[in-house]
Amino acid sequence: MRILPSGAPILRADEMRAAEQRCFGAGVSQSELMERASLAVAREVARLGAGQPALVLAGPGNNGGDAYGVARLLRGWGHDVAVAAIGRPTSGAAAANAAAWQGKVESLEQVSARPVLVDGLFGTGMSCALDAPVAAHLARLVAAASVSVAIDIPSGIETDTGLDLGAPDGITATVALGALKPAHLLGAGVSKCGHVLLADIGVEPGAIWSSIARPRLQAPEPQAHKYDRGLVVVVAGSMAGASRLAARAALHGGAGYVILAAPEPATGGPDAIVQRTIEGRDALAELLTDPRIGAVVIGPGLGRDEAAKDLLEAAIGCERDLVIDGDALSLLGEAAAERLRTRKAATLLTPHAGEFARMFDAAGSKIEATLAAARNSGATVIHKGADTVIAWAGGKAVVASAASSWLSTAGTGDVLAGLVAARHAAGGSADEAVWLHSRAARLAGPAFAADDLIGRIPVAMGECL
Ligand SMILES: NC(=O)C1=CN([C@@H]2O[C@H](COP(=O)(O)OP(=O)(O)OC[C@H]3O[C@@H](n4cnc5c(N)ncnc54)[C@H](O)[C@@H]3O)[C@@H](O)[C@H]2O)[C@H](O)CC1
Ligand SMILES: [K+]
Repeated sequence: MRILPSGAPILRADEMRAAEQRCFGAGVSQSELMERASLAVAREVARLGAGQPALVLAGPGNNGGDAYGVARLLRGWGHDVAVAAIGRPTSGAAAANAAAWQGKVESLEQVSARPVLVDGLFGTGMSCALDAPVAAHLARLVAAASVSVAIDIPSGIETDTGLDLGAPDGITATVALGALKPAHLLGAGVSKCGHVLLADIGVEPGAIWSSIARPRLQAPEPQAHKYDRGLVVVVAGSMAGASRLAARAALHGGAGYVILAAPEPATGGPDAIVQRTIEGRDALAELLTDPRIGAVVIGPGLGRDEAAKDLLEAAIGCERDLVIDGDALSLLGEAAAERLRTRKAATLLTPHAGEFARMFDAAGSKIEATLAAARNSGATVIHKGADTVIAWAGGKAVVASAASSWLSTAGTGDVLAGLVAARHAAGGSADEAVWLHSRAARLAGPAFAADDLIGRIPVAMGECL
């Protein structure tokens, strides 16, 4: 499991540069800022490299400037350090750091591999794919190292999107400078950054995007009753199993009362789930007039036939907070934003990538596309995947990207939908549910079934009290 700072600020490249400018404006010199960055990285390299011979790769810009600083510090601490470079910084603190390096500088082609590799070729200035020879030499040198550390971002990952522009596999750890970037959490960054460590270099990020954090939950008040804790209605369709998973997840996710509204009573499952026989649009619309309902879930096992469409109409038309998942998202399709933005109550969507692409424009990074979807639909959007982005219409975004890959099994989405409804009905936020779902998966270990996940939710909640 990779280490990733939780609750940490995320900045795009331009936002990071603006934050650095604010720092300069406050009187911090560029060489001071670069020295803080170099010191943070050198300390991690000394720790992780345990004194083995190191090879520092230095690029033509400020990422390279950091690299020359790292090389100088390591050598000053007695480490055996070699430097290889692409180009040479020509201005500012980076040029000064390059000039202060007393040792020789080799080319990527001629330099021999060493046990410790520091990647200071490119950082937030990556603007296009790495030249193939550069990518090949970088991959060779990373593969030959027993420990490899990337400065700020592994070279070859696009800062704002996580797009792979030729980055090597196998980086041990990335030292993010000042703030996380989307590259540490999205796309190729999920697998290519290795462990991500965040170095504070005294820059005030001022970010409204952050990495997911463990939620703080409260036990129910002594005088609480089931409605206080949240009444969740799960609308069942043709595949009862999926809606039962969602209902059980809602129950174990803290809801005080769960109703499973289905055309015919489902057999099995906890008796604590209240079965209501509901057939057709009007009957469901009637049930959903109950003001005590904290959240309605529709989608798991709904199916996509006419009956399903009728139930979805009733759910969208009701004045209750609504979680829309799975088949219901597919039925909405590209009409989603228009259909949902007029709803008076809260709406939460839980699309995977395919469902998202059928509903919204996927342009830009996954964070920006999800934020645009939230703004256009007025809904909170949980855009699932190895990197899950939770975005609110007001512009806030939370990214979770250390989830267990064992979640790729049938029914885990149904569990998440029920959990989102339970946390919402209890007054919690969508990212709470995502954190609990991911933690429950970790606790369930390898090769779990979605049913096993449900039993771990209370354990995950126990870690948040
Ligand atoms: N701003 C500061 O004072 C500090 C910045 N920090 C570090 O600086 C980098 C960002 O540096 P920048 O000079 O903007 O860009 P890079 O060093 O990442 O790239 C250098 C340069 O390379 C060219 N380039 C881009 N892509 C390619 C490519 N595929 N092939 C060849 N050349 C390419 C382009 O011209 C770039 O300008 C940041 O990550 C931090 O590491 C310090 O940490 C703090 C002070
Ligand atoms: K780098």
